[in-house]
Amino acid sequence: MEIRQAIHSEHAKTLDTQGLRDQFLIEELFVDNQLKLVHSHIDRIIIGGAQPVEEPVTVPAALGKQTGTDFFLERRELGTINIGGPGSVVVDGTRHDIDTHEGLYIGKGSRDIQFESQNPDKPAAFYMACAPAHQAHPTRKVTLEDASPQTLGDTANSNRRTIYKYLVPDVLPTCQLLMGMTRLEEGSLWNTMPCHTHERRMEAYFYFDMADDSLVFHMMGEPQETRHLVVRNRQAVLSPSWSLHSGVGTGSYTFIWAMVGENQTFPDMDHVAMSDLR
Ligand SMILES: O=C(O)C(=O)C[C@H](O)C(=O)CO
Ligand SMILES: [Zn+2]
Repeated sequence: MEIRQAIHSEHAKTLDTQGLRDQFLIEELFVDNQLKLVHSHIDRIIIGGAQPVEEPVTVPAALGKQTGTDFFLERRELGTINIGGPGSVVVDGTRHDIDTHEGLYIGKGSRDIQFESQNPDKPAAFYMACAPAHQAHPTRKVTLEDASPQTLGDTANSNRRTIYKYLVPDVLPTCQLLMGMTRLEEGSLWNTMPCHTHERRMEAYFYFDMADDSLVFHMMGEPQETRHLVVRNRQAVLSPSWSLHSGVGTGSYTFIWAMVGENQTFPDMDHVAMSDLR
């Protein structure tokens, strides 16, 4: 499991392109038949990917060593959304069939977790976010229909999009993890502009369903010290609570957001006026 240290905003503003990428960008999350995990000291979120092709991908018991527990989810909860073909997640012997764009919440205390694809020619790809947890909430599948949708923006501003909230208190209880997927309408390329920070939560954005030669300019930094990252298909960005997070694509894309921190109040955002951005 790769470890990323937390970073001060004063340090971040001194970094060059490579420095910013090393700190904030997660470039590779999906490798055939492997589990990839990146542990960030920013609110101890773990971002991961599992792409079972010919064989299942199992969460090894030994991962508990890295969290100082007997097993990985002894004191953690995990959310996953499948961005590939139809797949399944087997949690302590119970199989959950998870189709494309369906999600699964896996509660604290779950021991044996295995990711599978139903068809190796169209492998499942499970993007995941995992956070410390204090209470065991039930493991539950969440479909796109369950996820509470919110459509906002408009075509005149190239930002018409629908936010599907999979893991939010209105849908199911979690300890702190919030997770969802935002789909842009055809021709809309901007997400989350006007932008915001949220001092009380960090966030990770994961961009996917992008053409190979397409990219997203992901905006980050303090509102008066903006920087950008060039992000490609299936890459993720860590956004500390002091950083805005917003992006514009050169082509179509979808993204998954995940947040952890003080509260689970989705609208609790520190909105940044367009006139205040630098
Ligand atoms: O398109 C958007 O706007 C979003 O998806 C915003 C994220 O959900 C977010 O940043 C929540 O804090
Ligand atoms: Zn946000």
